[in-house]
Amino acid sequence: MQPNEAETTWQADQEFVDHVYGRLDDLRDRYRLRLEEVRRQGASGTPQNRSERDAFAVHYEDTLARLEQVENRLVFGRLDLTDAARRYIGRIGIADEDQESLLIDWRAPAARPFYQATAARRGDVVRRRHLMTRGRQVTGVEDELLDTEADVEGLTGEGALFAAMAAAREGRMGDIVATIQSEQDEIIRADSDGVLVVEGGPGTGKTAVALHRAAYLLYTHRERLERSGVLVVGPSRVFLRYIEQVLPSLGESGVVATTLPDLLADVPATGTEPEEVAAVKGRAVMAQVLRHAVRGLPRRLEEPVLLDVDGEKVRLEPEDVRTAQERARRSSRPHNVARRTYATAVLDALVRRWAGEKGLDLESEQGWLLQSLRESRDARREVNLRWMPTTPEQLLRRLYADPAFLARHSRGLSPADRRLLRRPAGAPWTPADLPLLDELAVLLGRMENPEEERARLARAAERASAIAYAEHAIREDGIGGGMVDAQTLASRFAAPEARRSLAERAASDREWTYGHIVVDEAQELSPMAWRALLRRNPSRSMTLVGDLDQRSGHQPARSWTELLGTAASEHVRSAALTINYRTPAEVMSAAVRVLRAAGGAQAAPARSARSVPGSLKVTRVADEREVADVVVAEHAAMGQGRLAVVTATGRVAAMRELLAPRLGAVLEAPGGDVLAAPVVVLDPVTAKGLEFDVVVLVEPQEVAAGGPGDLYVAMTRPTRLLHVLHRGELPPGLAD
Ligand SMILES: Nc1ncnc2c1ncn2[C@@H]1O[C@H](COP(=O)(O)OP(=O)(O)OP(=O)(O)O)[C@@H](O)[C@H]1O
Repeated sequence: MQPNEAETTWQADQEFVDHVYGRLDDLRDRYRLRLEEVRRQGASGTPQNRSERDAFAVHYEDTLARLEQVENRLVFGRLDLTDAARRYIGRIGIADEDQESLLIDWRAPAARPFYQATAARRGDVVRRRHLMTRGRQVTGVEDELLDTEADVEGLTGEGALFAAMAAAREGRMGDIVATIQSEQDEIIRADSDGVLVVEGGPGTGKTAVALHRAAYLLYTHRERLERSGVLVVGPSRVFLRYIEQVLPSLGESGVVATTLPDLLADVPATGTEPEEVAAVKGRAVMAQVLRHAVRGLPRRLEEPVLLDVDGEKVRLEPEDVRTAQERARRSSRPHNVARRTYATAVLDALVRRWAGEKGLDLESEQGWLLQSLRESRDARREVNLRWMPTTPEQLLRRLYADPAFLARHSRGLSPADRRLLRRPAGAPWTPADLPLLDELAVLLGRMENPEEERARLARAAERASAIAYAEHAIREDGIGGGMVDAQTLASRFAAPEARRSLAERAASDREWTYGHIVVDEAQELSPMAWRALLRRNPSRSMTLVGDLDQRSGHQPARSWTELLGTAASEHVRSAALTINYRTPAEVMSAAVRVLRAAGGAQAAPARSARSVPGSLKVTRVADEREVADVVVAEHAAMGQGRLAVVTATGRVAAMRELLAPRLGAVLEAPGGDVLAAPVVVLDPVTAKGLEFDVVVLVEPQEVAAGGPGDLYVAMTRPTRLLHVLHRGELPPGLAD
């Protein structure tokens, strides 16, 4: 598309931009004032007044934060329409004093042609203008005229897009709101029902699209999602920090972001294990194994036993236990909760028999009979033994450590699978254990926990004493002046719910169910992990983005159904992204050759949006000194930007030591923030999802030891240059 030569100035745009920023400043001032006012009123008034004020304060704080975060590139687009009207498109919607729309939110239906209009499907748009700004100044514009019949296949806003692609990376992901491409826009605005799996090769914008979709859904379904929350699940804490600025820059700050282990874990998962073991633990059949193990927990009574109750003998029959267990099972409650039903039923049977044998009137005597049974150690032990409460940790440890117990419950697992699961009882938990513990938590339910009960009573007592203290203060010291009652005064000591945002409340509740869940790097999920996520999303509204070719390990999944389990197929629809905005074509084609030689490349690989001549270098090095020489030289040549040395996990520490004397402060400090330093050393798993201007890949064959997906990830991280260094053999596909 040709730029419009006639329009070379952007005076009118600058005036508009000034006007909108002025209005933004006004709005900020207004909210600041309101917030100050509410805070000044403090905690006086009735509890209702007070919680209303808290709610307002949270609302003002959120709105103010939102208005502060959209400063940068607030306005980035303009649509000129056939009726000579203009629409300016920006990060958020802004209206003037009379509530007339000034700036259109990029997510609003009226903004859609900015991303979708082409000459062939232009609707009422004649011109699309991209505005480049620095601070509050317009520094350039790029026009696309849609009133010609020109062929318009391809990218929109190429100038702005190529500038974004070529810009030096800053270690944090930015938003793409000004240059979203049409295939991305379709996915961002797709219907929120069901599970949408977005598949795409490296650099196709899967992460970017997933985050913009979260912002879009929050905008479109604000009421529902602000009550239930949106969860973003990422592959690592480093990755979450990498993306943490994207949603706030889109005016959305109330999203919970976490890794899967952090979402599921009550226990730390510090253990490691061979890939085959984790694979067995992740299989859908484990859900049956766990269910079976829980159902098998209650024990039968084989023979009648005589219980000593207050010096008398009371008979417990196998039938009493069996019937009580049956009743508890029929309640369909979790094991630990159903236990109470069972215990009540057994005691009931015992009381009846005892009363019958003694010839007592059941109705009038059952109170003390029951009490005596409860106090009898014998009765307590026999009753409890047949239905022991248990924790997820206890049960899973037993499954792993007791081969006979596992064998009893493991239909669907082969003897070899069972051997893989074996391990000593004291071994630390691994990430693959967490979905199993999570599943067990549901099957077992909460234990009757005397400690929790004590804590609850302590809290109640604390509150009662706070109220008593407040009453005393009001009476003796004359505070309050009729303005405040004891309850309200006491509430000042507590943290009322209204003061916490929904995101804070959701993040602190492991069982919170979210209105929408976004999963990035979803190719790393297992069927058991998938089940854990579904439990947190009863409305079945999810976006999964991933690339099966980037999966770690040697057990490739050929389809999403295979990856998530057949149960997933009924919920899932899919979409694809096809253009790689990160990796130069030269690097991408080498990466695909290597992947194909290793048996990968399930989907048609993504097409690179740009070619960068000289972006792939392969150098044979003689020793480590030469490795350091190359890294130092590439860093010096890079200018602005960031460089990653990617090497096998076992080599990371040694590589940092090798480079430290040569690079000094530009090298990330050990244990430091890998996103902050200009030069970092990473293993391929940590590199997942990240990107760098330059990547120096050391010994690719070793990197491939973790699976072909790891090498593919490592090769596709750079935006400008991939420099491969090797002493050993090169992998097939790269050697040519
Ligand atoms: N429409 C766009 N305009 C500008 N930049 C874009 C666009 N789409 C993607 N990008 C950029 O391309 C890069 C890759 O995007 P992103 O990380 O979302 O890809 P991905 O598919 O998740 O990659 P991978 O699977 O390799 O981790 C990012 O720098 C992103 O900002």
